Amino acid sequence: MSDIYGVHSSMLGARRNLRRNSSPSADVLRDDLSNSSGGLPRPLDLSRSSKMFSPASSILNSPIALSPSSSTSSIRSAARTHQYRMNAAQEHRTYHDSCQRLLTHIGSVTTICDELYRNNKDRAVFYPPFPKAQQQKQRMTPQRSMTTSALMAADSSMHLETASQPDMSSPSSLVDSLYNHHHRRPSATQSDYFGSASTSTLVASTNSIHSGFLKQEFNILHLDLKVGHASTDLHTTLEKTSIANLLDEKLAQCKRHLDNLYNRVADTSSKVLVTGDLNSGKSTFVNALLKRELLPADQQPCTNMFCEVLNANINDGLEQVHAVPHVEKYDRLNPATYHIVEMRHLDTLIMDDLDQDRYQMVKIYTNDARAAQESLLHNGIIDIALIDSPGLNTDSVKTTAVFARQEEIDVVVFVVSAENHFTLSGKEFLWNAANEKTHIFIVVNRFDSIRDKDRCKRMILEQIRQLSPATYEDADDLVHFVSAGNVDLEPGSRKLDAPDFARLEERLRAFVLGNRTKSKLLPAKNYLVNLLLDIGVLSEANQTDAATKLQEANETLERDMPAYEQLLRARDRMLNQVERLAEGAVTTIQRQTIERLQDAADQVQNAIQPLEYPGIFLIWQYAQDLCESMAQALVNEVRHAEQQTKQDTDQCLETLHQMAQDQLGNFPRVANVDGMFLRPRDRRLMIQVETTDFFDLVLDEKLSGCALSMGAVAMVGGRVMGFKDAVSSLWNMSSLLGSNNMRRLALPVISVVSAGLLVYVVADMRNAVERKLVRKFKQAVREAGYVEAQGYRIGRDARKVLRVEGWEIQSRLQKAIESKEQKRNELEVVIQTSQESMAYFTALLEKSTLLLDKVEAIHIDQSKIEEPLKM
Ligand SMILES: Nc1nc2c(ncn2[C@@H]2O[C@H](COP(=O)(O)OP(=O)(O)OP(=O)(O)O)[C@@H](O)[C@H]2O)c(=O)[nH]1
Repeated sequence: MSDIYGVHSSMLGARRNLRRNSSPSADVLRDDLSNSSGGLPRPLDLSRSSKMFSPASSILNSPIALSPSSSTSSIRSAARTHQYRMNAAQEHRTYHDSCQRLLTHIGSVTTICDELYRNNKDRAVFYPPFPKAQQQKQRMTPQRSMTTSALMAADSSMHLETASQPDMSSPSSLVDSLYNHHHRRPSATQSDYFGSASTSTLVASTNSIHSGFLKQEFNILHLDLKVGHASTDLHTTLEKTSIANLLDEKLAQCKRHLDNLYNRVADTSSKVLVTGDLNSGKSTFVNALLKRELLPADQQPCTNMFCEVLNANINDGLEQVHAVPHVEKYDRLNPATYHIVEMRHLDTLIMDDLDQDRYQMVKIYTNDARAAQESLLHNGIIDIALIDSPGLNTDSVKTTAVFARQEEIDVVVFVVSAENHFTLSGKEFLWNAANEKTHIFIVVNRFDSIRDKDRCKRMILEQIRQLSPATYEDADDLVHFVSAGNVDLEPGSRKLDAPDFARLEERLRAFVLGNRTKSKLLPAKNYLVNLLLDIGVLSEANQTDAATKLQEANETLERDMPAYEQLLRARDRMLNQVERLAEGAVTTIQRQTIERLQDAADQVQNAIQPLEYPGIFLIWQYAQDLCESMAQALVNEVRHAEQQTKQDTDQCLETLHQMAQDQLGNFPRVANVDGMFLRPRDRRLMIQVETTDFFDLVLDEKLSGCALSMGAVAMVGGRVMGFKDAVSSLWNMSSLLGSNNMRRLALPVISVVSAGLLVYVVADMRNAVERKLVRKFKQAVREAGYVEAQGYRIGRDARKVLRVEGWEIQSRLQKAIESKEQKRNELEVVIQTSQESMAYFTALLEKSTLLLDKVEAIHIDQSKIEEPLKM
């Protein structure tokens, strides 16, 4: 089984087991020990080695472990130290590699977040209210599984995890792939991978992966949707834009957090706090670690402030002591925040401050000339700062406990004197610290002054068991019985206690690294895993959403298109029809009105029949009445024509409306005939009565004179003998009388004729005025073009009303077309955005899935991981 970094995973997997429970392979040991220890009497007894380095109980119970002077024991110790050194070196490499990978991936995830942020700004990202429901609906297509498979295959790093890689040919979806991908991890590796104290979030992530993204809620991208979160119609209760804004904020928050994580992972510094009882040998221990007489050690309590020892590299290579009055204000680049003290005056500074209490902390920048793998302060991977603290007493215990809880403190080393065991203050500190840091590195110092070492070990381990059970569990790695005072600070020398101390150093280095992993790498990895899972869920939900929208839009477009095209065709046809119908109706109305009025005008004499003749003396008034009556008769006819037009127009409107409704659906009729012909118009045609209207002489001048005479004679004679007889008498008389006689008779005859004519005229005046006025009226009608004018007027009014409805129909048709066009445009926009969205989220899903696998492939050893991590 190959491992992700090219290191055989069985070796990595077994590494910790080897470290804890077994010895390295006999061959390796044989080679190594023959080199380092100048040859060994016999190979290591592997059958017993598994018990040898088991937890504290083995130390307490094993007879081998209890025989300190045996050569076998020292061989085993050397072998373990050697193995530990190899492991530590491997761990350093792994840590370094993990750091680099994580930094790269944090960068990639930040880019994804940036893209998502921009995308969300352009068009609101769909935020699934119930990812689970979304995901249940979503069964990913084999095509995408294949795509991912292809991508995974293309990624060279993927082949390194063949054991845990899913069979990409069989699962029907990426969800299944991910499920298998994680499900098929060997159980031992899995528990190992997530650690005994693995974080709840990571477990949650794993569960969510196991159920294939089927999560109730997001881990990181969870939005605080106070309204409608429990409602299925979330998007109706919360504006889409509000959700987009919330997601914006969340993404911005993510980017800030990713920046922090980047800085934390990139930051190579780590802090180790050394604390313990008064005079337990803390300063001596720090000096022993540094292989340098740096801090003052004395029988009397001498350390009254925190002394932080850092590598001079980070102070431009200068060995300096910075006495800091206020820790929170300290800035190495701002000399105003500290006092520089010469290194040779360090002892005096620390001793003097015992009484003066001027400084809260001393920062000591020192050079470490040893090789990287020997140096604790600067080993090429991380820069460790050692902080020597004041001895614990009732005053300092709380301050130190607070200090120890700080996030930047990766490891707490508790130094206890083998002579004094744990004091009350020491116990109180450990109890306090146990809340935050379950594993404490315990140095039982001054072991050289103990005679019954086994008893001492047993007693102190028993105390540790009660004070810090987790530490006790790992006592082999975390509890060390040493004599720091016996470590020779001269390079190259090797005192009696040196092997134990070397072992302690190795364990401490590994423990620091392990805790660095906990404080820096694991949160970063977990965060990336959870964020990528969320991005996966979001991408899938958006993919589904976009696909649904695309399908719906296409279907709607397909459904609406024929109706739209039909409406386009119908528009011109219908407008033509409306025009034709209306014009037809108007023409008919005009024609009928003219015919009707013409008839009325022709028959206007009928209007005078009902009038009663008042006699010759009132004949003027009678003539007036005749005019009035004829005019009124015509006006009445006009009114009737208007009335008829209203009815015809209404009927035509109804036809038009019905026709439009067939196409456009129901809508109210806007044109109303009630408003027609309301405005008073001068429809009355009046003629003036004149004197001549009373005389209707139909003959010319001669004939009229003759007629008059004849009339008079006829009247007189006619009265006497009848008209015929009178005329013949007159003839006979003129023949008999001759011309002279006739001349004499002329005057009286003329007089008689005139009188007769006058009588006739007076008697015929009624008829004359009637005939005359009728003729005159008809002539006036003709001359005024009254009939046509009224016909056109009435037709015009009808056209106006019909046009109103026509315009309404036209505008409704236009609106219907525009609305359909707008809908079509909207649908086209939806189709385009959905296609873009699908493409974007498909790519994002592939990218995030690929990245997720890469992040998951980063190996982080959690064997010493302590408390659950807060995301
Ligand atoms: N025998 C023996 N004495 C030691 C050992 N380590 C330290 N001492 C002595 O213990 C005394 C106290 O040592 P320090 O290193 O000052 O102790 P400390 O815990 O730093 O003291 P304070 O900071 O004052 O609490 C000194 O006299 C050291 O010489 C050891 O391993 N064996």
